[in-house]
Amino acid sequence: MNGSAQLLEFDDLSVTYRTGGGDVPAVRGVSLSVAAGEVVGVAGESGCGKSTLAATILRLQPPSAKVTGRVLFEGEDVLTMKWGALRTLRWAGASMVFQGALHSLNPVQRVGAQIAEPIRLHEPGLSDKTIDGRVGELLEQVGLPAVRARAYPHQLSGGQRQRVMIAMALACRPRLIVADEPTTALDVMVQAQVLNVLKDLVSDLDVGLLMISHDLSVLADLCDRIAVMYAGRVIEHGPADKVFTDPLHPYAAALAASFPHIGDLAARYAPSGLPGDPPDPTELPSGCSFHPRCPQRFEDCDRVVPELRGDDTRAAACLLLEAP
Ligand SMILES: Nc1ncnc2c1ncn2[C@@H]1O[C@H](COP(=O)(O)OP(=O)(O)OP(=O)(O)O)[C@@H](O)[C@H]1O
Repeated sequence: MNGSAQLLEFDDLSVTYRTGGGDVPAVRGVSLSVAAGEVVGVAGESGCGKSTLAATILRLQPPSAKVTGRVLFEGEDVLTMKWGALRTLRWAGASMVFQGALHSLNPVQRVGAQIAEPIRLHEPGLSDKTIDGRVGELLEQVGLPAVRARAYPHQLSGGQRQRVMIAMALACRPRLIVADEPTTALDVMVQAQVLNVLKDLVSDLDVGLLMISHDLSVLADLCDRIAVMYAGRVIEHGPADKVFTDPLHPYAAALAASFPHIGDLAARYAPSGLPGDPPDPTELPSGCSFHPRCPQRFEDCDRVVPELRGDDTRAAACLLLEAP
């Protein structure tokens, strides 16, 4: 998915953690892009490499991670960027919203002061009054009254805290927001409210959003395009509605069936689960990594690694799609 006007591009990115127990290949040859103002989702079960992929955007991977390939932000490789450029990229170019705002916010500082911090850092010339005004606007943008700036994190609900995290991510007017499971810790109603805030913001402010979630139905609602990861690789990508309602890869199909659409009540109460567990990255199955769990596997699947075949619009990596 390479193009010239991309905001973000992962180009054949691989990340391997070096540990005492051996190498852990967390991300394997991922190529994926986000255009300006576009909303792209990355789906997959726990351990498939989603957070590792996201961390590389701001070069937040730990020193034990060996990274190959490129992560281009507006054409410049984040992995080789000088420190000054990286500091500008963080917050002002791209910013992150993580899950579990309670742990990310400082419990003894008012939330307004925390939202103001990146603004002070990136625009040191601004007066306190201007910054306070900006903080109030940011809170209102995420649906909180400006006076909540004076609250401490424990005085806010989980959903309100997550909105504060989104306000903070917007503080320096980034072109890209990376949201890693931003609603996972919230109950379903609050989850829907926070997702609506995100949805409105990306269309109003025209920022790009890379949204990471294990729940394909959440991504289907929010995203233009979705990439599905399994064992560190992208195994399918395409328009969000197509990947969710008409998946090509048996894993994407199983994932879609595990998270039926919120309106599909019958399926919601009887979701067809995905049997088995994702593989240990240190002991990946031969051939297609998904073959031991795949209901449609055939004799070639345990010896041939399927390539991602298709085009920029739609592609999948499955031998079924290669069969004559
Ligand atoms: N610092 C690390 N050192 C060694 N292995 C790691 C490290 N961080 C992650 N891993 C391993 O890399 C693989 C990918 O992890 P990652 O957190 O990127 O997946 P994920 O899809 O985001 O999962 P989750 O949704 O549970 O966070 C996993 O097998 C994980 O155990």
